[in-house]
Amino acid sequence: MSNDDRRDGDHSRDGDRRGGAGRGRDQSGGRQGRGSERLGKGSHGASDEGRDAAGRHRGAARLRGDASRTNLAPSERRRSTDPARLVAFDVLEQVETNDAYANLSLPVRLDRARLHGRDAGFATELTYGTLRQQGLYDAILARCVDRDLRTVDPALLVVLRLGAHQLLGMRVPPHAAVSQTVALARERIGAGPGQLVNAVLRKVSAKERDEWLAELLAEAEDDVVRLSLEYSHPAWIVRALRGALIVDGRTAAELPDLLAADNEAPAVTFVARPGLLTTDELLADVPRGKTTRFSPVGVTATGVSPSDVRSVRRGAAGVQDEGSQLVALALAAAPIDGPDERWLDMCAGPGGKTALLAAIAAERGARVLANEAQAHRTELVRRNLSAVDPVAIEAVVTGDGRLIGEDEPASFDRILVDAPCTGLGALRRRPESRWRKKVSDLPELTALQGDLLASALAAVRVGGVVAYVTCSPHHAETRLVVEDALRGRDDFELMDAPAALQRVVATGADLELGDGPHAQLWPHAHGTDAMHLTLLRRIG
Ligand SMILES: C[S@@+](CC[C@H](N)C(=O)[O-])C[C@H]1O[C@@H](n2cnc3c(N)ncnc32)[C@H](O)[C@@H]1O
Repeated sequence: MSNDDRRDGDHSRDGDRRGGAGRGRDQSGGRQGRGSERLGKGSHGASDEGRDAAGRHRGAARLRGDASRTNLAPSERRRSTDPARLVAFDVLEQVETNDAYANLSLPVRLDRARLHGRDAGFATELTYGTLRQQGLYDAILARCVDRDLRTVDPALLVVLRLGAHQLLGMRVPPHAAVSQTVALARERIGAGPGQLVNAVLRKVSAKERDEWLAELLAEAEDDVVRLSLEYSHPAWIVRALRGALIVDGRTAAELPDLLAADNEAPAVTFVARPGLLTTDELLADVPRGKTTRFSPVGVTATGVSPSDVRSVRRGAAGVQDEGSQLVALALAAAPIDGPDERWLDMCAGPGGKTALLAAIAAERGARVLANEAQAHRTELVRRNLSAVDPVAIEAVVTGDGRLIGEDEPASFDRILVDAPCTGLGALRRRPESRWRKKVSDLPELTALQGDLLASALAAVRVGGVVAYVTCSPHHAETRLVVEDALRGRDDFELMDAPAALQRVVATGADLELGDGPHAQLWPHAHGTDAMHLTLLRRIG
């Protein structure tokens, strides 16, 4: 199953268990008072009054410079945990225990807590930063907790990771990081673990991140473990990415840059759907937008919410990684013999590439059939197509792509198989996925990928073209799937995918891809997700 859009259906459960943010605060008012008493002077009760330039939460009194002056005894002061930390905790706890997706859950909770600007930025960094660095933080926490981390209550572990990130990954002063995290534990878990959180975080704060890292690296048995600690990736992913670089004709020396790129927050990239919007119009519509380096229809920006972009709201533009734009453009531009009328998007949900293809199809008089296995994702495809001329859309259907080859043999001129995959090429966008994916997921995925590609090879007519695409560079999901599908066949030829991509890039840009026929984009080299593209033309 694809990992990129499981719906975050946790809200009612969450509400039942501990109430919404407001209810939680009311219910725990007494506990909060005791917390502030015990924590004493070093802590400051955060409110939603303000945050300083470093992202630290500041009450109005502190912003005025007279924070410590109050007539109330400590036991009478009402502590309330910083709402940004509560949001980060709630998201991470749902990711940990309920398989929620941070990129779906976070915006909902930010909205619900009415966090904007710096507070929203702080909550976002807390959430994504903690998730990305989880492997390193767990290795450090394992040295500070006197029992196996696997036996620690998941909510408590989330609290400890959040504290570790504030101490080691953000510029939050240690006293604030510790006291706020203790207060968070009290509010969300109860009074019990406060002392433990306090004691563990004080141990964590005794060393800087680099000191911890040096200590851990000194005991690491090999380079893979070292890189996995330093860049906080599971060891199997480090190995897989190293293998993928080498298979692509690159060198293992690039691996640290690739892993580092996974830990950077990517800018938002928008696509101007051809015929609906020009790139210049999109540029004018996206605050502080810049044209993308390679895609001729892309605009990128940081700190912009897609819902604030008018052309996104009306469907003429969408949010789409530049690599995804390029592979769809390459399929649409690949030379074919004969008619060019019927296109198939076999694994369409949520429909980013379908919308780009359909917009191009509308300009060319072609029609797209969009197929998706999961009904709720088929609905997302429909929404993505809302602005495209309906004449260019044959149908949007829910079905198993593996059956299309048998149902409609030799019927399509162009086919996109954007196969479900491990998503190892998009780790920077889905910070939890590196911890969730397992090497044991591969056999089932590669079998499905092979079946989908076989179906596409049956569904394309002679002279037509199939694009096999993954947002993973893993050798087993890319070249090996294609090799297996073509074994013993002479009715297909591999087209030069690097050349096909180079033909569609913006004027003057050079992708500098290796030799074909396969093409692999890389976050550290191209600033895109690690999209893989193989183009197969039916010749017999
Ligand atoms: C990588 S995503 C496609 C992304 C999409 N092309 C886009 O650009 O928005 C793969 C999709 O394949 C779907 N899928 C999984 N198994 C399938 C099957 N047997 N037939 C058709 N679609 C399938 C998944 O539900 C998922 O939506």
